[in-house]
Amino acid sequence: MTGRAVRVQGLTVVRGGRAALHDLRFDVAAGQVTGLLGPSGCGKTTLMRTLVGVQRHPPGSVEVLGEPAGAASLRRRIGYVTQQPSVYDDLTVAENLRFFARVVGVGPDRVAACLAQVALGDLADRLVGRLSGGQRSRVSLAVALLAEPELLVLDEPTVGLDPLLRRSLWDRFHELARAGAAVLVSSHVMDEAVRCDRLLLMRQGRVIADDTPAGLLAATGETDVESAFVALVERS
Ligand SMILES: Nc1ncnc2c1ncn2[C@@H]1O[C@H](COP(=O)(O)OP(=O)(O)OP(=O)(O)O)[C@@H](O)[C@H]1O
Repeated sequence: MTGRAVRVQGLTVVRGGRAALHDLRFDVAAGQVTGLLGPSGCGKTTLMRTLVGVQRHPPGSVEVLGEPAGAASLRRRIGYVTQQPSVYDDLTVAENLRFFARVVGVGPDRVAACLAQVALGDLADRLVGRLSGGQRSRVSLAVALLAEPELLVLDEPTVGLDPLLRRSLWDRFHELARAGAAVLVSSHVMDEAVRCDRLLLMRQGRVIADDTPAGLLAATGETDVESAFVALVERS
């Protein structure tokens, strides 16, 4: 661990007239993979949007890499992969990467490196419109890696992937964390918890646990994270 990447203090966000996040308080460490886990609609995407600066929030409630969330200087320091891949269907994989490399101001050498990181080198010349959903998501991930972000925010990056690919992506996340990045990965699949260094469990806009996987199981006396989640909800 190499310090704190995110500090959230008293974060409440209202969406559609209802509080989507309630008075959240937690830190995210650099050099770790933090899992943001919780059922659909619990606020994971809203929280991620806030961290990357596209969601209105109370001033002073979120600090990212030492700056207020949304500061212009953070743009190149954060990689964000949404659930909907934001790449061009009518360009090849490599053309997309070369385009975004120019946008973020990095050299073409980063293109091959990022494609290799997400195991897409073999598909470099394929049109993105002809890829599967999982492959397209990996193109988005490669784009997010171009500028070597210090904070990588990934919204459900492993949904629908085959188990081997999912495992290799988790290995990549850990490699990035070992290199010093803070990696925040959301999932509604509790099984993914064991792959994280640290967990933030969310329910109904609140963080109900902030612990290591082992610490969470010890605190609840359960043997798996899904049962621990249920135990926490029943206790509260
Ligand atoms: N554009 C929007 N306008 C109004 N309310 C919204 C909007 N987007 C999300 N919400 C509400 O905010 C709450 C949190 O939604 P959010 O998308 O953050 O959840 P999530 O945990 O990411 O869900 P999922 O796992 O399904 O993506 C939900 O109650 C949702 O209905």
